[in-house]
Amino acid sequence: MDQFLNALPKAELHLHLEGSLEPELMFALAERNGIALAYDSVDELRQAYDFGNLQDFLDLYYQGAAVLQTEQDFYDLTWAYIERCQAQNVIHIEPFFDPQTHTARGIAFETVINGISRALKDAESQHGISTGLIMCFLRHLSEAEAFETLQQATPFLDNIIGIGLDSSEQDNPPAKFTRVFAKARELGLLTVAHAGEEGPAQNVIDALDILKVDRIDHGVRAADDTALMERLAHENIALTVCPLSNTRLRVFDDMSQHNILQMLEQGVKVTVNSDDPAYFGGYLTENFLALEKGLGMTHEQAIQLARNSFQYSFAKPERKAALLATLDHLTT
Ligand SMILES: Nc1ncnc2[nH]cnc12
Ligand SMILES: [Zn+2]
Repeated sequence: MDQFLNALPKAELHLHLEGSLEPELMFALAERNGIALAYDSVDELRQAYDFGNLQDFLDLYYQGAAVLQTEQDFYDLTWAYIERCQAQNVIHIEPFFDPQTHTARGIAFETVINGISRALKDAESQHGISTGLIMCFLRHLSEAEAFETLQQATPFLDNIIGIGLDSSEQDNPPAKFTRVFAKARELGLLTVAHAGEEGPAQNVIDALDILKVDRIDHGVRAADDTALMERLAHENIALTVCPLSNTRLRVFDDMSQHNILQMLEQGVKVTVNSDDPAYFGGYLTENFLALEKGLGMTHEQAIQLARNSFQYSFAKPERKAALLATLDHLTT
């Protein structure tokens, strides 16, 4: 383990809580809740984590989430992730959750959000990790279903800083959710969207111009469009890039092909994130390590990536200043 990268203070801005469900916890929750899994052992399950594309992964990810039933399950899931953050000096997090994955199975919205929110509160009080929760809509579902989910969230708006858009990008362009994003912005929520992961650069443009998002999740396909790259750099639009996810889902054949450092050098405000660490082979430090190993990332580049994670977080100004100050001794 590279001590420098692990000790580097950093924020995580793109992490699906359901994607942090480790096989061991999945089996424990299945047993606690009397649920039969399609796999006999943790090893057998891990062996199934060999994905040809995003949809292959999503099929297993939604299946795995079925073990989450009670408020305590959602607490335990979130707390396990927070302990990883504590171990890797991740001091600010803005995790995603997918309520529709659970409400579609008959789990109450409040069960999900109460368990997650209690763990995030404990992260702040016990570990000093600042947090902001982002609620994602599943883009393979309808606009009407997204509106229904936003309605369910209204009593809990104090627990949510923003909304996002995830799941299958192919055939589900940003425009499908124009009105629900407008409504969320009216409610004072910040907005992000997965775009340009498997889908074209045009999805990044549409997420910015139609959904008016504050940040782009993934966005690596923006590199296909030179004008867009210039725009991202000049308008300080951050991308939450997920290196291990991109290689595991075959967006890039190999880490040596990944474009994150090229984008960094071109002035695009990229950040490093783990996306679904239980499925893709590592948390935040492992993603930084993969960039060092596969792309020769320097310490200066790592510090800049960590600085971007604080600068383009949704932390309040005072907290953001404190987060950025943790890097001061590394740059002087
Ligand atoms: N990488 C990803 N892309 C789209 N939807 C997701 N849900 C969880 N991980 C995702
Ligand atoms: Zn994601």
